[in-house]
Amino acid sequence: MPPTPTYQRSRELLATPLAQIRGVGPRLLQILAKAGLNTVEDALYHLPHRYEDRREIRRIAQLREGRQEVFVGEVLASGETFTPKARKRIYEVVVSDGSAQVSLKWFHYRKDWLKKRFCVGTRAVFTGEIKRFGPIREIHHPDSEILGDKSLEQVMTEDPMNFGRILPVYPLTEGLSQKVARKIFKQVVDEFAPFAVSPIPPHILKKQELLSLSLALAECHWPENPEPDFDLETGAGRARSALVFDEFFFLELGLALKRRGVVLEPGIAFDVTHKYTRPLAQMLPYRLTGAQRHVLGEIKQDMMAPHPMNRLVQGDVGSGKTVVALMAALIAIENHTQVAVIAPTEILAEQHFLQFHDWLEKLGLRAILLSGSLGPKDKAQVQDKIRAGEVDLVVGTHAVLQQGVEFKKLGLGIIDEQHRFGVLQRGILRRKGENPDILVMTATPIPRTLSLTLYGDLALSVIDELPPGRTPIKTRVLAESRREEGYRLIKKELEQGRQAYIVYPLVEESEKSDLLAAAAAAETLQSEVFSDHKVGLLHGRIKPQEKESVMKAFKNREIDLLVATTVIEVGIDVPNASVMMVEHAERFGLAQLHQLRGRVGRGAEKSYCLLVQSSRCSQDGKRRLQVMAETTDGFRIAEADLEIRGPGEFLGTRQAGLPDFRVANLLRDGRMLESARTEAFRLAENPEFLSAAKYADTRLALMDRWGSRLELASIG
Ligand SMILES: Nc1ncnc2c1ncn2[C@@H]1O[C@H](COP(=O)(O)OP(=O)(O)OP(=O)(O)O)[C@@H](O)[C@H]1O
Repeated sequence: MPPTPTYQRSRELLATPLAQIRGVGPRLLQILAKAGLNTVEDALYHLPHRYEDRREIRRIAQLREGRQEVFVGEVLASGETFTPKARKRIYEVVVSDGSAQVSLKWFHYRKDWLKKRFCVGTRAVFTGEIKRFGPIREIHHPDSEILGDKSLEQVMTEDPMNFGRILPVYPLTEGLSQKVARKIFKQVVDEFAPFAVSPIPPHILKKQELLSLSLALAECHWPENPEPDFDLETGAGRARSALVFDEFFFLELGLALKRRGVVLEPGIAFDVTHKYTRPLAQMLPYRLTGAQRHVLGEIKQDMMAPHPMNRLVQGDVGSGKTVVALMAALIAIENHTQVAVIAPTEILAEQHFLQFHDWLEKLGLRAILLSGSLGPKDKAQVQDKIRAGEVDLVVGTHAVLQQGVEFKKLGLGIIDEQHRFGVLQRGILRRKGENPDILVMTATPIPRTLSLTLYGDLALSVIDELPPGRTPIKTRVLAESRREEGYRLIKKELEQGRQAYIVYPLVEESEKSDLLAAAAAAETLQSEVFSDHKVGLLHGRIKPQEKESVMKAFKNREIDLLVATTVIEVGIDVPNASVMMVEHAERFGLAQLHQLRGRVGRGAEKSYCLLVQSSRCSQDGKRRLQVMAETTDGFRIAEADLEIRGPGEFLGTRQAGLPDFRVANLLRDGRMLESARTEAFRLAENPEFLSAAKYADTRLALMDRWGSRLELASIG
């Protein structure tokens, strides 16, 4: 065993180019580079995506259905066949070992390659999941290794690396067989894994009972001592846990320092004078819920502190976030500072503006909308007013973040997030003032694992209670053929003086035809189905002024049925609306459907959500709609969404600033994330951490992983 190197030395060694590895020639190098593997470290972290258990080789007669099994057999027949039923060509190879036969099938294949590989009489080791169709057992797309003339015993003694053990299966890149991949990675692991040093402080490694990094890497590639419950599909076990912890720990440590960095900077210590908040509370037609008061209390604490607030408020649809944001805004205004409210879409900005403007006007205060569609002259005028401090509150989209928008004194930035901004935008907003307070609001519940990674640098408040008197929304999935039933329900509601929405999907690629579909539908609905009622149309391409007047008309009940594309997804608040019908519901994500559904059920009346499922709906789509019918709990829906679609799709990955993980999986490793976070935050709070020599390696590793994104100058 070589002596353990320092972290510094370990970094240098792991940066060794793969070109320097014995046996890696130019062709192989090219294949590896194509898969993003250039250094030893890249290879060490290129982990198997599953494993094959070759400790036991079974007779074909004993193969168990539904299991991944390994067996040896000889090819009896090999050729292409045609299945008239599926109207597809398949390649079939029949294999026997004397005890029984099994049929191997390929549905996508290169015929020449298979034909050459599996001639009659060829002997090979096969692996795959055993399926049974009546009396016939078969395997689809099995893995295989040709034995040649040798007996199995011979091969096993000659090639102990590939038999009698659990073998890694690597995510393959074209041109690289498993056998070669195993050889290369084994070589890299044998040579370099012993030099991998974890920069996590030893007391944490010990407390968490983690394997050393070098052992963890070696075990992940070549499980020598797998636990009895070692998972062949995921590799979950102690070795993988150590790597996951490592990855989460440095992510959370960065977030902890970011949070601390912001928190330690001087900010504005606001006074809560009640000058405007008290009159507002008296004017409100309701009392704040316990949850609203609690969250407002947390916000006040932050605002009064002499450091900037950096807080995320999460609240399910309709939980009453707006009034909480309004109260926070009033505190900032009471202290003679300005407030910026940033919304993800124009229509939502307009909606927020109307709400804020109404209340502010009653209090003698001034709100302004910085719309993206203003002409240059009007825009300049609005900007002048903001600069001169003639307005107290500015609402807009990311236009507010652009150059040229300068505040006289920005005290509070409120970001209505909807996952569409990111860490970067928070930074820009912060620089529009001298460390103003930042309040991020999000309606779509985010599973905890995601909020800990995406918003890990923010303090979290949750409005976990709906205003009283709401009746749960009744949700039904309707087949296209039963749309008429939906219309009947809508009619019934309209006749009772309620209002309704019918929403059409809008997909960027087919935006034009989608818009046409919505517009045409509005016309037909007006003339043929709802001729006794007033139908309105709203979509993103309508001019802002017209949009505003349609929205106003709907609010004032001059429009009964609003046909819309997803522009109404967020934030629209018309409590009298009691039915939401969603066409092609399967084309929406779950979070989006939840938002849409949240547009009804905002008053005390019973509300309905009708999800029209088209006949071509996929299984996944059906599952999603079922979840919607089963629950109205935003957090459960978010978890299900994350499970069905995975984190990338859930948030639109990069745009959301979600970190790329090499090993960790947010769905499976939630518990590990919690413990890594606890340890990381504890370390970040330790005053010694930023200076003591004993943490130098940990600091260096942190800089390696985060680079400039950490925006902390004082680390070294
Ligand atoms: N404490 C309360 N009691 C009764 N009604 C309330 C209370 N707080 C807010 N409301 C009302 O509930 C409705 C929803 O509030 P708001 O628009 O703030 O929700 P939200 O959390 O922003 O939801 P969304 O994210 O869906 O827009 C509004 O009509 C608002 O007037």
